[in-house]
Amino acid sequence: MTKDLIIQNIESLKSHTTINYGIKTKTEAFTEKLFYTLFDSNAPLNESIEELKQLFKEISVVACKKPKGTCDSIWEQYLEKLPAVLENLNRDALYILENDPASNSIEEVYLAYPGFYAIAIYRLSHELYLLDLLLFSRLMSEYAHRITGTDIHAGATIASPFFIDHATGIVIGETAVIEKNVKIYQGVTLGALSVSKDMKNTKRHPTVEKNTCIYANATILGGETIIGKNSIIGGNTWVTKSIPAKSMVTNTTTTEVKIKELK
Ligand SMILES: CC(=O)OC[C@H](N)C(=O)O
Repeated sequence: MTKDLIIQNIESLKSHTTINYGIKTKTEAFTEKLFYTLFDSNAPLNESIEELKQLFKEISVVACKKPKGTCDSIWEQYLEKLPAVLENLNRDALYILENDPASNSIEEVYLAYPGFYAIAIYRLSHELYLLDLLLFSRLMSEYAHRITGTDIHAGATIASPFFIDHATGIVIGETAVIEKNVKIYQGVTLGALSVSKDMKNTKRHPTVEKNTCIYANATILGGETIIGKNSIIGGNTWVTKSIPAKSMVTNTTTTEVKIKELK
């Protein structure tokens, strides 16, 4: 096959989409700039906000699926939400500091906690989701997923304060609801019990009520599953049914220890 023919084939196979990868790199730049603007004490707010506005407009031109012109004022709507988001994030950071014996200062939480980064980008992308900028919100949350290994869908509803420790391998689905004062550890899944396309727009992921702690690698599934308030879900548990308030759920699998015989 000649090079020209190969190019022709590739072109025809690509012709069913209009993907613009620029939107991905722009969203990544926007996310970094937004985090810096909100948390770095030296960030020049006025200038930074102007730069964010420019990037936001470039991204939303491509990401907006609404009729032409409807997305023009969306930046102003997003900007208005930022003080409240920041208030929630400051509460999250304090909660992390107060609950993690390994943390030494609030600066450490803002600068070095992947769980804090994941929650921050979730809260910032959730506002895009609520404004119906679905691709923009997905690109932002996937950026945080890539950096932290924590996959929080921008559609999830998560109250503040919320604490994720170690932030690796966590999955929180689109319709999950998490009330305030919840702590989760690495590997926790709040997922769907089964997956099929016709379940779009239905509640597929669990609700976790307030003051609950979910330890490492617990898997909690199903839209009707409610973890009652003040519960503790132990590590490596598998939960597909609702749990009453004040429950302690443990995995009773035992681990055998044998002493190796020397040969
Ligand atoms: C987190 C999870 O269960 O994902 C499964 C599927 N993507 C859904 O949203 O239902």
